[in-house]
Amino acid sequence: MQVPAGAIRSAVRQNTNAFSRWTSCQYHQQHSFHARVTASVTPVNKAFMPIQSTRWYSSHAHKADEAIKNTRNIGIIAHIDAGKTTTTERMLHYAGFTRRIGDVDSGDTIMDYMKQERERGITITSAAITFGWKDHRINLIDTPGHVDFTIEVERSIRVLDGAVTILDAVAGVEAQTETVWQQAARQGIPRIAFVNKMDRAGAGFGRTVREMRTRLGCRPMVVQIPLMESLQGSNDIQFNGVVDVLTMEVLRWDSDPKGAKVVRSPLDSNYADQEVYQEAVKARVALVEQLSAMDENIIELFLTLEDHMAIEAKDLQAAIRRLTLSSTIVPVLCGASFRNIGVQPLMDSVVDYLPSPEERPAALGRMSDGKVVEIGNGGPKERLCALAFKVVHDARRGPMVFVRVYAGQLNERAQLWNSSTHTKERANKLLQMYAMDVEEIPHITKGNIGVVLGLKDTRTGDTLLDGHDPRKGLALSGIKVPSPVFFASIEPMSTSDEKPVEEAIKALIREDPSLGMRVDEETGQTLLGGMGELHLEVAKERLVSDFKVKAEMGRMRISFKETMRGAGVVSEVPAWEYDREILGKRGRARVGVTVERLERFEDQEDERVPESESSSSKAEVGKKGKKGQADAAIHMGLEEYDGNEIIVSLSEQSPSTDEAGALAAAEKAAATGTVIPSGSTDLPIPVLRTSIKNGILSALSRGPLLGYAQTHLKVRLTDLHLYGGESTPAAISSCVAAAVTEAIRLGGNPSTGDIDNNSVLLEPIMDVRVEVAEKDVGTVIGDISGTRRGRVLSLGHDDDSTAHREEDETEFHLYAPPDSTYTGPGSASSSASSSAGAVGTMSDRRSIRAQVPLSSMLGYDAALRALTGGTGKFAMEVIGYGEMDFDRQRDLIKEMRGG
Ligand SMILES: Nc1nc2c(ncn2[C@@H]2O[C@H](COP(=O)(O)OP(=O)(O)OP(=O)(O)O)[C@@H](O)[C@H]2O)c(=O)[nH]1
Repeated sequence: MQVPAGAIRSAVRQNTNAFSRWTSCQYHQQHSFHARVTASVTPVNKAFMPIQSTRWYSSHAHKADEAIKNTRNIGIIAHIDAGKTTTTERMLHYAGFTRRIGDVDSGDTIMDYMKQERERGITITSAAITFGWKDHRINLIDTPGHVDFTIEVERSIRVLDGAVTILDAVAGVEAQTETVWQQAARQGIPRIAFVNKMDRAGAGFGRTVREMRTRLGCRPMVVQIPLMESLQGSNDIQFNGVVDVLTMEVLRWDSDPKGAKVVRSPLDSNYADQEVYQEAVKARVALVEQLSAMDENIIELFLTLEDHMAIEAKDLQAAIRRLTLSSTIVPVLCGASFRNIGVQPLMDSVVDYLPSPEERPAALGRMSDGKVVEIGNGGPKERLCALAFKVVHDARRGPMVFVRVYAGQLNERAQLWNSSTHTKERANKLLQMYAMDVEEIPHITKGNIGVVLGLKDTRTGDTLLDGHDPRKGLALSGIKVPSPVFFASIEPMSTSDEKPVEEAIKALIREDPSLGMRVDEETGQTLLGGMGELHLEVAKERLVSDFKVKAEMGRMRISFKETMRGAGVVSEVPAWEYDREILGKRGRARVGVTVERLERFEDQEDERVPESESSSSKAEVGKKGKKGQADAAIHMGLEEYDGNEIIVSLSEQSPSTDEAGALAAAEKAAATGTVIPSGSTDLPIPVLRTSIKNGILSALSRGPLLGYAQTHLKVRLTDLHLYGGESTPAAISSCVAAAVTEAIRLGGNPSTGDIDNNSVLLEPIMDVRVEVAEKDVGTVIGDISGTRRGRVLSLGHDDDSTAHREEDETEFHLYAPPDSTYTGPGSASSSASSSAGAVGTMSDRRSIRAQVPLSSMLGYDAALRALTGGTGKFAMEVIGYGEMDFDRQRDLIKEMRGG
């Protein structure tokens, strides 16, 4: 999503309550990098002109076979201010893609350059940039990290093959790091870690490694240790470089002001600083021990050589690669990007430890009959299959669709089939995005990422196939779109503005499907839904500034949901007769339905088929496990919509005329839960199915309490009787909608049919991670579980992760070097300022995890600051919907219904 600087500024200005302030600063984190990798088609600022011919495509076109093996699709995930931009600027510079290094603090990064471009309306925001490193093509994919923009995080993580996690050595593992880390972990993305800002007072490499173990739950493997040296003629200590534990070398950057030159020197027993040497030996021994416990090759080498120091670096590296690819370990490096220390080895590690697209499990796709298939394993003849992971509206070029190709090749001017929208498309032009350059390319090969111009209807999350592919319904497991948790009315300024406003909202939703639009039936107002206050503010700002429409936005409200009261309750309407005149024509139908309240706390991830489930064994696909169940479910006609399950299983066979045949068919249908339509109709089964589904969705779109969408319901068609030509699709839909509405009204208490008792409101529940000093734990927990109606799930501490401690004592021997820190000039003040932003002293930090209703989290930023003297931090994301208690529901209904 391209977000104008003005939009951010204005949104931040307008959001004056505390909750908004929190989202604003997080928003900045997400989009600053995003904008900083923005690229232009017409680079004018010579400072950022490429210093060499860095157009990867043209220089490597002849090496197509090598390309996939030498490709890395990676993202950088980090907490705000960890140094994502600073590190990226160096990567682009060292790769030869920018003439000089931009400085975040003096505001001359690529981002700032683009601001001028933006004003001239020719900006292209890049969701991925390509650069070369050591004969590898690195596609760096923007990974924003804010809860308001969940879909943005989801869409980027969906196409990553590996990730670099940047941690601030002073702050350690932070709340937002945990959130994004878990998102990557859920998708089985291999990760490496870079502990940045080692030059700062209070930096703790060893402490951060231990926190990775306890708070992120991974096995951090130290492959570098910081080189802390005394300043000449004093006892002060300074971060000067790193020690490579694999090669046993000292790496320094001080021979060149821009850090472009890495000077390596051997580290052996003759090294002047024996402390450094001794610690490096300890690190090497630990590394070999750790690897021996997990890798057969290393154990064999160790048994043969019987010396930790004798195993060659290349063997260790190969073992680390194997274990990283399987997400068994996380290699940890360190540096100070701002001081130009450590970035090149990090880039080497991307190549050395993170997977090429070929080394990832095959992506999974679903055929129209529900069968799950692997994509990309079919050899060179396999047809095109690509995922659109980002759509950017560009003023000059129209929609730019960022795609990742999973199979086959996407060619310029190719006819495409969008199997998600069932529309034909044409790829007019293909582009490769570089830091400050764009190259037109003839094709995007398998495993690669590029931009397609000319697509008219493609949205984020859609699957693109070859236009002649017979597999018309094949879709990659898409990007799960969360339902909006906030909404506000959008009022066009005049009637002539209505149409343009609607069109502009549709264009926005195409870019960002986590925005939603619906019309309130009672008021006729257009409601825009989004993931947070800032999300909606920015959307509104974009409507005005980018799409030039005239509209006002109303007050923002939390979007609740509705469902039947009582988990497991089943309500049945066995025969609902519909007989009405529609536009002078009689419409008739009769249906039977059941509605069951599902016993679940909606899991935002539940529709996704994880890539990790994609076994390398093809034989297993579709046979067992979740995928097998999914197959079976789809054959039964089950589909999921917004936390609901819908079962419309219609028999293809026409009703038997002889009695015995009809009885046998009915028995079989009953056993399989299939409905055989009775009566007569000319409508084909797919039309009947669609009409029924539309009826169910229409009933579920509006609940009986306050008109919120319904969720957690399983709706099943149990009977269908048709009256020839009078049973039109519209009549069938209306009949089904009325039957479902009635079943919900009756709920678990059909004798009363009392909606306010039979239905219940659900509210968004947040997964909240709070980080506080030990002394504040009691107060903060009391506040969460009392005032905020939250449920505390865990209280973490560096020392209390028993599960890991047990494993550390047996299988995985965690190694983390002791911490010494910069103590040179200015360190006292730096120390004070560094810990001001942190939470108490590093050793007494506690991390609280809780589930709290979103409505109780409004203004939490200010409240937490007040409770903790400004030191507490938190991050949160929506995890589902939970039932509201009876009193709150009554009060809310009273308020909303006007007393
Ligand atoms: N001392 C020191 N400061 C650093 C280092 N790396 C980054 N910084 C500073 O940390 C601050 C944040 O750096 P950014 O690169 O903007 O971090 P980011 O993660 O991109 O931050 P957002 O874009 O705000 O999310 C800036 O003031 C940088 O100059 C480092 O290695 N050492």
